[in-house]
Amino acid sequence: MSAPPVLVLRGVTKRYRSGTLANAGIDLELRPGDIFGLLGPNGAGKTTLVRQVLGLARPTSGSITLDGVDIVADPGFARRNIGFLPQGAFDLQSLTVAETIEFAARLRGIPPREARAAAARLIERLELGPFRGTAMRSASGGVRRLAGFAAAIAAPARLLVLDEPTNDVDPLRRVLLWDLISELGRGGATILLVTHNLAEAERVIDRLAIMNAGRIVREGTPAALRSIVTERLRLELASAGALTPHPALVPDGAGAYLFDAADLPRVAAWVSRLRELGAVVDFRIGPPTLDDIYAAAMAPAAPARPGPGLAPEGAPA
Ligand SMILES: Nc1ncnc2c1ncn2[C@@H]1O[C@H](COP(=O)(O)OP(=O)(O)OP(=O)(O)O)[C@@H](O)[C@H]1O
Repeated sequence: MSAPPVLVLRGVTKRYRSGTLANAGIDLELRPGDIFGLLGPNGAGKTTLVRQVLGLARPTSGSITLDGVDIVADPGFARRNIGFLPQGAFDLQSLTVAETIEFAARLRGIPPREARAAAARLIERLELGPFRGTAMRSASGGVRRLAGFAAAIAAPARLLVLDEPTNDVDPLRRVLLWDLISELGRGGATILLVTHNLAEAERVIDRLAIMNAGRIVREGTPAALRSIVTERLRLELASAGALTPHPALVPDGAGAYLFDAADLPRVAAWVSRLRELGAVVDFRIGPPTLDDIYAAAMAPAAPARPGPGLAPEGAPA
C-alpha cells in the first residue's frame, strides 16, 4: 500500500474581497518524496494557493490537510511543519548569510550547535563560503536566494515550498541547487516547486500541475503530459542567417519549432539540404519539452501545427 499523502487540497477556492476569484476548486495530492511543479502565467493563482498551503491565507471554501491535520483550522501547524522559500525579501536583513540559515534552523527547533553545523554544511554545499559573513541586505539577489533556500531546508520539514528557487542564481550554482532539490526528493522530502523555469525544473519534477485563471488545467507526470503534444516533434536549428522555415514548422515561441511527426521525412529532408548548402549550421530533432506542453495547455484552442490543407503546393519535400 502506498504511503498516505502529505498534502491534500480538496475544492480549495479563494475569492478576495475585491471579488477576484484567485483559486477555483483546486484539488491536489502530494505524496512523500514527490517533487511537484506548480506552473502558470502571472496571475494564475499560484501565490494565492501557496499562501493558503502555508496557513497565511484562509480559503473561502474547501479543505487543506498536512499529514492529515486540518491546516485551515490550525494554520500554526502549517507554519511549524513547512520549510518555505518565499519570492520576496527576508525580514531580518541585518543578519549575515550564515546567521540567516542558522536562525531558520533554530526557529524550527534545532539546538544551537546542530543549527550551526547545518548552516556550515549548506554553505559549503551551495558554495556560499565567500559570502558567509555578508549581511543579507548587502548580498546579491542570487546569494540571497541561495541563503533563503538553505534556510528553508536547514531543518527537516514535512513539506518544502520553494517559490522560484533559481531566480537570480548564476548558472553554476543553479546546477548545485537543482542537484540538491533532486537529492532531497530522493531522500523522501515532499516538495512543492513554483517555477517558470520549466527547462531546468524538468530535470527534477515528478509531477506537475499547470494553472490558469485560478484552475488546474493539466496535471500529471511530465511523461503523461507529453501525450498532449505526442504527435509533435521539436526542431532546434542553428542557422547561418535568416531563413524561411518549412511550412510544416510552427515556432514554439522559444526559438525552436514544433511539427507534426507525420511531416518528419519532409522536415528532415529540408533541414539536411540546408545543412549541405551551409544555410543551417546544426540542428536537432527530438521530443517536445515541458515548455511545449505548457504552451499547448495555455492555448488548447490554437493548434500548434497547420492543418493538412495549409501547406502551400510545391512546398520543399
Ligand atoms: N491580496 C489580494 N487581494 C485581491 N486580489 C488579489 C490579492 N492577491 C492576489 N490577487 C489577485 O488574485 C489573482 C491571482 O494572483 P496570484 O498572485 O495568486 O497569481 P500568481 O499565479 O502567483 O501570479 P505571479 O506569477 O504573477 O506571482 C490575480 O488576479 C491577483 O490580482
